Amino acid sequence: MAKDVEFQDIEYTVSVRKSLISESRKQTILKGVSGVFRHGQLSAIMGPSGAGKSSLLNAISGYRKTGVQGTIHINRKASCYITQEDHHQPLITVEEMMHMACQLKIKGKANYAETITDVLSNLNLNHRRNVTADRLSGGERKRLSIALEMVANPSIFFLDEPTSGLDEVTAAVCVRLFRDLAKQGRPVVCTIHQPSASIFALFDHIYVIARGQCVFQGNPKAVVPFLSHMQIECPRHYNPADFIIEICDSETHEVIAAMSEAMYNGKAICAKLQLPQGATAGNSTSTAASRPTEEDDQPSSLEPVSDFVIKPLVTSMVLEQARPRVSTLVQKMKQITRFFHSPHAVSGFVQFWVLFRLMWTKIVRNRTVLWIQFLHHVICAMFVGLIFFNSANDGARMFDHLKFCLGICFFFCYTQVMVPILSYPREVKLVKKECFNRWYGLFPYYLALTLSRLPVQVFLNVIFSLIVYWLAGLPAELFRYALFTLVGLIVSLCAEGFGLMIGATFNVMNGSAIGPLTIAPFLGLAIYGFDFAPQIPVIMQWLMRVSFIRGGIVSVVLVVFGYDRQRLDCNEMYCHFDDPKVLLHYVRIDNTNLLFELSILISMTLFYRLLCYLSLRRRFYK
Ligand SMILES: Nc1ncnc2c1ncn2[C@@H]1O[C@H](COP(=O)(O)OP(=O)(O)OP(=O)(O)O)[C@@H](O)[C@H]1O
Repeated sequence: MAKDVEFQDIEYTVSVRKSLISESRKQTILKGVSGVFRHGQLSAIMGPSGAGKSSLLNAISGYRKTGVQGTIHINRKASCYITQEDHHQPLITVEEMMHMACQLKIKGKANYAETITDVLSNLNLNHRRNVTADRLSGGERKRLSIALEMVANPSIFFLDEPTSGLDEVTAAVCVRLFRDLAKQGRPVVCTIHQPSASIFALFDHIYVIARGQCVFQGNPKAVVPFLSHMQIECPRHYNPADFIIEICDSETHEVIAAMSEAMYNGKAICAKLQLPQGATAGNSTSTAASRPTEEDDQPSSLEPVSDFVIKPLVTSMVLEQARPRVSTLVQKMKQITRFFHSPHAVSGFVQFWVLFRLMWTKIVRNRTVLWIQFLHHVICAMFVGLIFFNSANDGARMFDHLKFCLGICFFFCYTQVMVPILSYPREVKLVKKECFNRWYGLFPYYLALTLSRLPVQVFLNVIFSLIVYWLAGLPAELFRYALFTLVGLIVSLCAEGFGLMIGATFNVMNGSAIGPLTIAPFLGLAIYGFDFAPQIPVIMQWLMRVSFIRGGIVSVVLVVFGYDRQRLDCNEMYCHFDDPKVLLHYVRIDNTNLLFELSILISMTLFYRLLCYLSLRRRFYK
């Protein structure tokens, strides 16, 4: 497998629409760019803002697949991608994170402690091993991102804007570290916006992109002569990196097109001229098909080279075109075997178990959130309980009984829907990165996520139901209390699934608007027609089924008034609803059975969770 990253004629197209009603149109972000990033070299993708740097990095690393066309040669299984923002597990120390990375990324038994110490020492993080990620500095966080990937010794590093937000000195330290990683024999490719002269000099290879086209590729020292060849003179003592970016940003479309044409849109490379013996120096372009000598192992300064040559790239892709094509049957077989071959180092069960323990540790350590949740449940339970204090046995207060059942379902619904909408989008970014870097599969992660939250949810439900049940004065029957708690739990899980689905699909801002907006019709359907149940049209009856809150309310009413509930007390002359069966008949749920209602609620819970899973899949693998 080739160690270099080679790409040819990459096009990246997105659909954009100006407004909700306007037709979408295609926008081409990358316009057929080609290039190569060699192993042993630190390469930078540079360009003005919006030029397409991140798009190119995402396309060649496979981080983005939809809309990308062209040929890419890369050993993706051994590559890793480090995102611009360093997303790390909260409340987990550096050492614990490293341990988790080892458990997930190293096949078979290994001495994790030795590996962790080795990697942390190399990255100068050993002294921070007992600190959580949120207490690390920007540079340390970046080094931790690298350390976590280093345990599996990846053969390619992709880094998106690794120096953004770092001061000059820290950025230089990081870039030197990337250079060391490259010198170990792998390609290290990063996007960088506008490096200082000293940082620019540390790169072995730069790839400049403007308006989706490659306008320069080669040794940083060849930038000034190349621009001069294009009749653009870089002022003396001016940082060539700044200069070429300014040119790309300000020049007309024709100049960019001319530069891109000179570079054959990335199919050529600017290299130091290897003069044949006796030949004279001077700027020249060559079409020789020999391997370019773009490498300059120690670029210590940015003194421009006096002679350079634009040479066509010789890549394995070009060479491969001469080879006989592999039969389509063989290619299909390869695709099928690839499908069944897991890209992960450990089994799905080990992934699940490691993730489950990690998530459980995070839940237990987050004491503040645990206390807030506990107090929230206790205070709300007291509140609801005191409003309906000792009223559960009063045969004259039929509407109060319905409001009690409604209130409980609304509590579970709002509590469980909003929390994931506000907290989950942050986690999605971290999980996307870890899934992409083959730490674990989406399914084990999702299973661990669902099960790890369950114990706390059950505990809080039991507490809430106990207080409410007791204060309202419902019959002291264990069976009824257990069913009451079970219904509450299922409504909670359904609401949480709904919240997770929104949290997995939208960012916090959109989610916090869409969440209440989508839950409102469910609330409307939940309270519709309790006072005129016999007149509800059939179509509305079907629509009401869609609302899980309605399902929850019906289930609670069945638990509270069904199951041979004794006649309620009547302190007035006549109580129409002192017989619970009359109430059940009045709201037309006397023919429904709890098992049926619960199975619909459970199906909805599974449905929302499936949608959440599919939404994550779409986001992670598109
Ligand atoms: N999914 C998308 N939908 C619409 N436009 C997009 C999409 N992805 C990228 N673009 C547009 O493509 C252009 C290039 O984006 P990209 O993020 O690659 O730029 P960049 O060079 O990395 O910029 P910066 O340095 O500011 O991060 C931008 O104008 C951006 O708005």
